[in-house]
Amino acid sequence: MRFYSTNNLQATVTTEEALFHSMPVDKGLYMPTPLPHLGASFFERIAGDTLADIGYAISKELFGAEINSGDLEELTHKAFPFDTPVVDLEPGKIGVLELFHGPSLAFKDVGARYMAALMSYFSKRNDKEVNILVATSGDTGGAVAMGFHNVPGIRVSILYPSGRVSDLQEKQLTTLGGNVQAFEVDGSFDDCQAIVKQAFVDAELNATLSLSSANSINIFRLIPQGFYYVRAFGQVRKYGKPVIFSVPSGNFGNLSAGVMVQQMGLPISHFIASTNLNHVVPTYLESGIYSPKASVATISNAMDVGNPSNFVRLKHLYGDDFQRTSNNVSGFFYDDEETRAGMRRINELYDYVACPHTAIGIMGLQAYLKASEKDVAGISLATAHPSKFKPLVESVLEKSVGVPERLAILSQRIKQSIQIPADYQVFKESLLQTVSSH
Ligand SMILES: N[C@@H](CCOP(=O)(O)O)C(=O)O
Repeated sequence: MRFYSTNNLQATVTTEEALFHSMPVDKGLYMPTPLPHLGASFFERIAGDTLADIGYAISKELFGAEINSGDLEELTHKAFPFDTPVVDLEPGKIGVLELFHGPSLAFKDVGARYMAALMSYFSKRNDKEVNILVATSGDTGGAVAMGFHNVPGIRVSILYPSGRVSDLQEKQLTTLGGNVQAFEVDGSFDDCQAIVKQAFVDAELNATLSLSSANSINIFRLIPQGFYYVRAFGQVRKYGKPVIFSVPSGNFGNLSAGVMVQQMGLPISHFIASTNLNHVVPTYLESGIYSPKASVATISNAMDVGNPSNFVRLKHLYGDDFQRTSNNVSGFFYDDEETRAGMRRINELYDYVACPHTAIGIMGLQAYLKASEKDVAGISLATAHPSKFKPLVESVLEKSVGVPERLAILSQRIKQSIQIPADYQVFKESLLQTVSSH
């Protein structure tokens, strides 16, 4: 398999180059070419398997020519020792795909752990330290920190917007130490992402450090995210209805992953992009006009993205055809008051505790089902465990939320971060200093 840049379809690179260089110097994003069409029967055959086996079967089709199958089997099983179950809220109509059973209690574990396993595999051949840069609005940072913690030959630098992630999310980013360093940026997630993207095209910095991304900038974060759509399909096909997914969306990597696996042949009949007041994509789906904006802070902070990185990938997947895009994806968005009300309603109706992002996904699905009157099996992606937003969820639902042990122990730990303004030069100097002091 090879990868082209969304800014230059002709110049393709290998799997290893796309994995480690993450972002082409022409500032595009990598896309697989050709995206293999494996067909519905392939997915029907594997959909009943475990997440790890599904990951292995798809990986073999994609990378079997470059990585031998024994190694691929080992790395997919190492990446996915957990499941992604569908919990029925209304059987055959509304299910919740719980993606938070991994180490950091967020869906990002799937992509981060697969990438970490793939990088470890390839870096056995290299002796240069890889510096991973990550921008986070809440969940990616924690998953990457845990996925790469103490992985030999890798250093991780996480940039996050000061005061705009939950307390427990911040602890996940700032307390591991070792090869993980947090940079607390006085700005928004979009500022953090812009700094990271500038670093990837800074020739001087790239001559000194071997930089890589673990954001959805890196196509290898998205490819494994397709695996859980297959796992979910396998759990609801018994209803014999068309399957649709509602995807809580910030940077639109999760939705792009779903569309990729749909185009590979997984029978998904529709997507719903559900988000908060940062609604540039739902607005595009209504109007055909894409107009990125400065992000606004909301209670569903992981979706506070004003210029979603993966919009360009969606355009490529749909051949830049607005009609085709809007036929396949519907958009819904909610403000904080509506989100709080939705969290309460979901709890009353289904006795289910949803984090604000997950609630927005379910609300988008409910709204679509009502408007379209379609008889489909709807699955909404649950992106994070509600305890990551404990104070908020408890105050909205007026009930206590249990915190899994692996998260609870973090609250005792001391935060360590380097505070910087939203300024690329300051970050660059600070990064170089940090790396040279190790
Ligand atoms: N919502 C994300 C923002 C970064 O998105 P990514 O998919 O590009 O890593 C977060 O929680 O950090």
